[in-house]
Amino acid sequence: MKLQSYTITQGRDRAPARAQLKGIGFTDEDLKKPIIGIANTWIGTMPCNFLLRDLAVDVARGIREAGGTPMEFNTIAISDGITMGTQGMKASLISREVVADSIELVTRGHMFDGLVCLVACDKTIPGAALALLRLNIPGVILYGGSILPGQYKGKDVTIQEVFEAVGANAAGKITDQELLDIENVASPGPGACGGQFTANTMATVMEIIGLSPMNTAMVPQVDNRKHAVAAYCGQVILDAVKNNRLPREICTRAAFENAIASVAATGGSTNAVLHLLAMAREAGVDLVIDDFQKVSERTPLLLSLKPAGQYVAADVDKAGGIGVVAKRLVDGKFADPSALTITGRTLGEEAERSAETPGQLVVRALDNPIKKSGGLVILKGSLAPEGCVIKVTGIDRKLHQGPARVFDCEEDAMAAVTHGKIQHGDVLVIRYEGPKGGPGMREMLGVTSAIMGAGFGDTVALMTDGRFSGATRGFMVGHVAPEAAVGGPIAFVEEGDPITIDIEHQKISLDVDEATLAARRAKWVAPPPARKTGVMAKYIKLVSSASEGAITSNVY
Ligand SMILES: CC(C)(O)[C@@H](O)C(=O)O
Repeated sequence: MKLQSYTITQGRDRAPARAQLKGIGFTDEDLKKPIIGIANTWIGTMPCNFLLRDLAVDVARGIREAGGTPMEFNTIAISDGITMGTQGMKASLISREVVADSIELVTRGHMFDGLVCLVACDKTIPGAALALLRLNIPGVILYGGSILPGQYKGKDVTIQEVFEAVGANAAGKITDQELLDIENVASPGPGACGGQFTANTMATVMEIIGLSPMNTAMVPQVDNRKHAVAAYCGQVILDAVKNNRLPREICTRAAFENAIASVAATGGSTNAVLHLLAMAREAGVDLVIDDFQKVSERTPLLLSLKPAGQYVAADVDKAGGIGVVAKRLVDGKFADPSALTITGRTLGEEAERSAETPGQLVVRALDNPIKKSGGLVILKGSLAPEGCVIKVTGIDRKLHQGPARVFDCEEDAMAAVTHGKIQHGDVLVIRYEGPKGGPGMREMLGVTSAIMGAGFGDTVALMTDGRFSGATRGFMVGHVAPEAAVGGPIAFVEEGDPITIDIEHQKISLDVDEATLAARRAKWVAPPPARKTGVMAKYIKLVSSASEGAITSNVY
């Protein structure tokens, strides 16, 4: 096997490179083997990625045992949970690009033969996938695993309950002590947020699309089995390198549709729309936002996971893992079983090998779905000509008509909700929070939770050119495109304008006559960029529309 790493490790001219590598303990024998980069998103600022340093040791052991040479390097992570509701959240989506770019750069520089990407918090997962698809060298995504749920008054709680408790406290429904009690128990240790929020949604996606070995992701981060899972990923990558199994062969159109089906069936995060569109762009697969509507419509909702349901990732693990979801999708013909995965087995074969725990209640039988169609609906119309997304899991309303309450940033909307300034029936419009406008499409979990916590969940709607957390629930429409900062129709909404959001007909409209709108459009002036230097300025310049996945890499 002629290895790409030989360019850097073999022959006379590479003596200086070998000298340096020998200085850190590598031997001639090591350098003849496939060199596998371990891209680690460990960071000591959040629970999600906290134990990844330990897991990297197991991955390295697995790589050595399988006949390879591991080389570990770091990249970054930004916590959504910790930055939520602040200006810090603007760094979150931008970090996806930095994770992808940094993995790409180290791998191109050091010419690894394969990669294991150790990920956990939301953006690190698609960030790693974008890098693998760009590089198109064998690669495994290893999800560090979810947190265990906390316990409050005999019930499982996650970070979602803390966010909603803030809203309930602001509305005078719970005391400061109760809020503190929930805060103190919600995160009982390391691991990514527990519900089918963005991290667990994207971890599900990675198994179904085939970049993570089946039944590795849902093992919780603190579970001892995770060490064996990590070592196993070392074996998988060596096998993938030997067989030259490439990300773009795995991530085909069929695999993307399978992944969308898994998001629909599990009630996953709306962020999956953004990340899968971005991944498809890197994979050269022609996937458009309407494909999410088609796949979600034909896929049943089979799992009752938080935020709208009752279970968490640790329960999916106990039920048998994502392999059980794969089994349902394949059995019901909602997924293509012939799609290849990183192990060399097809999705159908992986589903077949998965052991469902007898009597488990988490993944419903095909004849007993929660809903006949999946969790995501794509809306289009005069307010969002390029589309926008709503998660319908757990909402019963199909139509909302109401007056616009317009906010030019998240903070203003939050203040209105927490100071009793919204009315039943309102449509909160939060704009200039899009990819370019924010920049960085902040997640609005603070506001959406405050709405739920204050008891407006059944009566108000919200729409934004920003994003939502996977923990957001309620009548919340995100990713409205084109965004306000580029002069999308959302920029022309005025206080009190009637808005219609019609889920059944997948429509979102601003019910104002064309002449009035034309006059508003004519006097609209684009706001100056929020940042003129640094990473955010570069991002503002390069980032594409949310309907294209908000990517920065296809600049030519
Ligand atoms: C739950 C969090 C922190 O909001 C985030 O992880 C997400 O799901 O988007």
